Amino acid sequence: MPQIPIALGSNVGDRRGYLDAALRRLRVEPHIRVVAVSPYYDTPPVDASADSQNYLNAAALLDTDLPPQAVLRIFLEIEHQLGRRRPATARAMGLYAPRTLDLDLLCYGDQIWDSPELTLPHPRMHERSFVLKPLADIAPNIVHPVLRQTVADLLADRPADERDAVKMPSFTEDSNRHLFAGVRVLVTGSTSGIGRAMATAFAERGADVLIHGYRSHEAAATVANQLRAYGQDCRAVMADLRQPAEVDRLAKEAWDTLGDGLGVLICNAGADTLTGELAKLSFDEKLETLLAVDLKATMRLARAIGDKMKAAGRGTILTMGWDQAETGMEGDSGQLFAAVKGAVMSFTRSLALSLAPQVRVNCLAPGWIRTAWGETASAAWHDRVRRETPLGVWGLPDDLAAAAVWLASPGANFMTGQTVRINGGAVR
Ligand SMILES: Nc1ncnc2c1ncn2[C@@H]1O[C@H](COP(=O)(O)OP(=O)(O)OP(=O)(O)O)[C@@H](O)[C@H]1O
Ligand SMILES: Nc1nc2c(c(=O)[nH]1)N=C(CO)CN2
Repeated sequence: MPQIPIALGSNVGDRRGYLDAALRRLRVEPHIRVVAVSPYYDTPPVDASADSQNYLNAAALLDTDLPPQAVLRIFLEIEHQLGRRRPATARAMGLYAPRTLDLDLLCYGDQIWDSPELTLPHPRMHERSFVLKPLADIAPNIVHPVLRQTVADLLADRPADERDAVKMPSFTEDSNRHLFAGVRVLVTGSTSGIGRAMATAFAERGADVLIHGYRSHEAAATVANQLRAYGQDCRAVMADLRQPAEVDRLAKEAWDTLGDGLGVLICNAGADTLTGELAKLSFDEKLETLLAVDLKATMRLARAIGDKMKAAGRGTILTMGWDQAETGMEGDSGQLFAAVKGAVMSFTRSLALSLAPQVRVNCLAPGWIRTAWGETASAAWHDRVRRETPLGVWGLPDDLAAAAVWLASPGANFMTGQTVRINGGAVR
């Protein structure tokens, strides 16, 4: 069975995310094995319509017992699931429109084939440095079935300036600014505190962000407005997460509001039973509220959006646990949070298994973080926090945001089902 070279390209939004997602999708196809993947290259658009950005291109080698027509059908399905639409206008002018994902079958052994659906070898592979250069990294000796030249030789025949223009992307400070370009993010409970810090961190890095609030539309709209300063689409949505119907509406609205789907969901919202009105509730009332907001709403929202992400072939979800859920803390609050957040942490592990491999699900378990409660805590509490935190300081909302950014980024591509403690080093 010959190894089948394919080409991948993306020049819209989160290009790396689309290529990663396409490869993940191919890896779960029962009749396909992904044998090798080239590095990703940044390439200037060729024969492209005027609105085209640079592409990210890669090549891969597949091993399969499927006929080429069946492989192509899978490619078209993956392209469609990952948001590829085919506008008639650019193509009519002989130009290629921007696309979230392009998957091309380059050769299938020595087969030569020409039908309206499939041409083999791909008719333009030999004249595209953006195809030949990545392919030469993993299969320089594959022979073009018509031209009878190897990939390495075909690449050597391309003009030097065209070859040189196919470059590794540079990961400079500035690329951070675009880490989440084209990615749509919903952060629940993001009008203040940790949620707001997370929403800001994603907007700073190029994401479109949906701010969720439940009491004050004005507060949510204000945060969304501030985040628009980063240049993307940021909006506010309201939902009372104690009501299952509201959670369902949020799931639907969030999926549709910023465009087609969500790349990142952060279930951050939690009932604050330590300060304000809710602090006056009885133990039982607090338990009901925490169960409704922190646990049930997280489960309902993450399951609804998670299913859609899985069907779309990509996405990542973060939930919020609590570091002392595992180690224990005395008192009513300790019991309440341990029960509720412990359940969130356990749920996260099972959801991660349910949604793998398309969707990664992880949990952030904060320790003592200086949020609203920290601001009002007594001097004795401050002492205790310092004593119990090996790093000797409170954590800040930005510390959680930095961890969320990393967990949602391609840097954490091999992380799922984990609870990450962000707690200044407390280990017992
Ligand atoms: N070897 C091939 N690989 C992928 N698609 C092919 C191949 N041969 C023919 N096709 C057909 O071409 C169509 C792909 O059109 P598409 O809009 O993706 O072209 P393109 O990606 O814009 O151009 P190019 O194929 O030059 O990269 C598909 O409908 C598919 O049936
Ligand atoms: N750099 C680059 N240019 C292109 C590409 C591509 O993948 N990379 N694909 C095209 C049509 O599929 C047209 N132009």
